[in-house]
Amino acid sequence: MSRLETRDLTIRFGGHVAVNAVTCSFEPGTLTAIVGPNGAGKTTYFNLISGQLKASSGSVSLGGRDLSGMSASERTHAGLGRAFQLTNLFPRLTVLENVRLAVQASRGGPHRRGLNLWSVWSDHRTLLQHADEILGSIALKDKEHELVANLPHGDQRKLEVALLMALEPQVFMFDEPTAGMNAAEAPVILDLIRRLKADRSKTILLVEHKMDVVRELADRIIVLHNGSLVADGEPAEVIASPVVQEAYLGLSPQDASGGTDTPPHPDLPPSGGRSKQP
Ligand SMILES: Nc1ncnc2c1ncn2[C@@H]1O[C@H](COP(=O)(O)OP(=O)(O)OP(=O)(O)O)[C@@H](O)[C@H]1O
Repeated sequence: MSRLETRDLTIRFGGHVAVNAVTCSFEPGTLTAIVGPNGAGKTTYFNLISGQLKASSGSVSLGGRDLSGMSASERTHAGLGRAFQLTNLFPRLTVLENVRLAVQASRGGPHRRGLNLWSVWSDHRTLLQHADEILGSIALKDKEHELVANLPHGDQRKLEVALLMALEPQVFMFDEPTAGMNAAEAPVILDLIRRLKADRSKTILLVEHKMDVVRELADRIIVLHNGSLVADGEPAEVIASPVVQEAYLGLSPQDASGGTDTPPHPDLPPSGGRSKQP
């Protein structure tokens, strides 16, 4: 089983320490929610794990293998899968073509085994079948022949998750997976995450502001504040902790029992559509 670990993971932007010596390990079969106020360092921590940002110091390892010197794409090959907000899609291809390419990328094409017409045909059929299954699970089967560029935003976000599933990573990283989705779209993504959770071999990390989602999905919560890990434990225990509610989540005790989002950061636009890329 492959444990994901960060040790003393740190990044400085000039004089600002955005992630400060975070040591934490994540076990397969566990969904860990990473929460904290706006600007706490959650996305930066994700970027350091997935390799979008290079750490100032510290390390990231998966199954004992040090990933610290690897690029983001090398980490993807090593088993880290991160859903990006629409940056991985090919807008001029159809939905099915996008998923088929992702399945193909994860399994390798016929060139791996030399050119043999039967194997090319059989590979093609298997790829399509698998792509079809994935599209079914994400409720996009009826749109498989549509160009991605023509899909509504919510469907594009679902497709992002489909591509991530096609890669079959050991670690799934979701950064606000339902941001910008409407009430009908969000449950499809949440249901998928629930199903991924049922596969006890997968490690899932979720950055999420919606506390009702965290409460329902998380096996464990870690809290970042000013780049440091300030709480780590069972959801009920962490959420109930007064110091976390008041100082770190900005919640009143009433919010903590009622499924309210954490308050938006004054620097952020009022709703969805934030770019999380470094
Ligand atoms: N590329 C960068 N250059 C300089 N500062 C950065 C950079 N990326 C992040 N920061 C700073 O690091 C801190 C942590 O930002 P980060 O986006 O990780 O917080 P967050 O917890 O994900 O916030 P939110 O909940 O608003 O998404 C912030 O002060 C942010 O301004």
